[in-house]
Amino acid sequence: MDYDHFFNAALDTLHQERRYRVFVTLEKDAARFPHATRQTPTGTSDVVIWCSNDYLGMSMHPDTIGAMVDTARQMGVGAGGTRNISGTSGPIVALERALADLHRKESALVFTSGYVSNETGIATLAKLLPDCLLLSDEWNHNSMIQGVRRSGAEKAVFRHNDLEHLEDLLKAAGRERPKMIVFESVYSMDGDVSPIHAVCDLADKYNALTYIDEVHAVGIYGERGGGYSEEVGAQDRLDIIEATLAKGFGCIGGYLAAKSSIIDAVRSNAHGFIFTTALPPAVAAAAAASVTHLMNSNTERLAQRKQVQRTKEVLVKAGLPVRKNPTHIVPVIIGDAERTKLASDLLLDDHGIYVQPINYPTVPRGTERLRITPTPFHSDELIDQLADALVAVWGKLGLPLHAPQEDA
Ligand SMILES: Cc1ncc(COP(=O)(O)O)c(C=O)c1O
Repeated sequence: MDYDHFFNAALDTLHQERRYRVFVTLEKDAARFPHATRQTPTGTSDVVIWCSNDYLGMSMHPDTIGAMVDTARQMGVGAGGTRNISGTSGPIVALERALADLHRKESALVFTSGYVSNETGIATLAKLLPDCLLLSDEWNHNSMIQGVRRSGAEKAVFRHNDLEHLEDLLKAAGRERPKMIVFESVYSMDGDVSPIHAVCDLADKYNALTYIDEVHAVGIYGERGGGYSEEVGAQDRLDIIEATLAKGFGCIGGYLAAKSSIIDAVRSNAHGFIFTTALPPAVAAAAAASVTHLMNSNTERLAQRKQVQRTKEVLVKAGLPVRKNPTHIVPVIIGDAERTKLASDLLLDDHGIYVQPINYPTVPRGTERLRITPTPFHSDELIDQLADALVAVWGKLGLPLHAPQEDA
């Protein structure tokens, strides 16, 4: 059989649908972020990164680097086993304690990524609840969708942030049936937020568990970086908080925080927790240093907030189609895959600015975009350069600029 034929056909489809992934290869220098060097076919060139999810630059913080290096010297670079079989290290246990404290929950459980924590966490929780109905926001991340699918439980997808629709589905299921509402706090592509208190009100009314993904919010929102639920005072109302150590905290790994009975049940049942090597102690130590720093200091949060606000203002004033939201994510909508890719290429090649194009299926067709993420390290000068470059690209591609606006 000609197996190559199948792979080549798949590649043709990816090219046709503009879903073929081309990676930008970066050499980063922690001291120079967001400046980096890009490898090109003919050599290297300088770029400014505008699409990193290391939102606060914590991957380069002296506390995180120091904790990682010191711990690696002492404990090595690998965990050496699964959590059950010699992989539970002091730094992981300390990290779990810090995360439970961060979210004011009894316990936390660390996984190898946020993706894994969602996929295995949701699947395991739903399997533990007989005849569970999972109520899932239509814009939930792929890791949650996969968790819902793998659970084998019945699912009911509600329209994005639509409380009436959610209530209809809850009502139809009745109070007695086990139910879990699965949703996010900050939705990463539009940067909009969910009505957490209102969802919790419905959960109370219809006797449902709440599971929230705070991946794009931890470290960034709340007085101690506990996420959007801390920002709006809803941490205590949520049953399970899931998040990542890889974005605001700048490391790698994911976790669940909840009451001890829930965490204990997941720990002994979740395949994605049991059958894989644990996070290395050095990574856990770095993550704990990052969490602890952001629990005690507002420096990075405030600096990021200021630069996000300025970026939004400058881009809106330049007439660029920025989608409004209350968060740190700055979506600039183009609306078709071809021109979004071209805009990204022109920014990179002509202006040394790296913003990855976001196309279908990550966002719905017709809303293809550039997703810009300012950090505390993007200076006023870099923001002005970004706006000038975007306006030049918009001109080159014949994309419409709005009349200059004052508000962002
Ligand atoms: C909403 C959401 N949840 C979960 C994840 C997965 O997190 P991680 O990157 O730690 O695997 C992502 C990743 O981008 C995400 O956007």
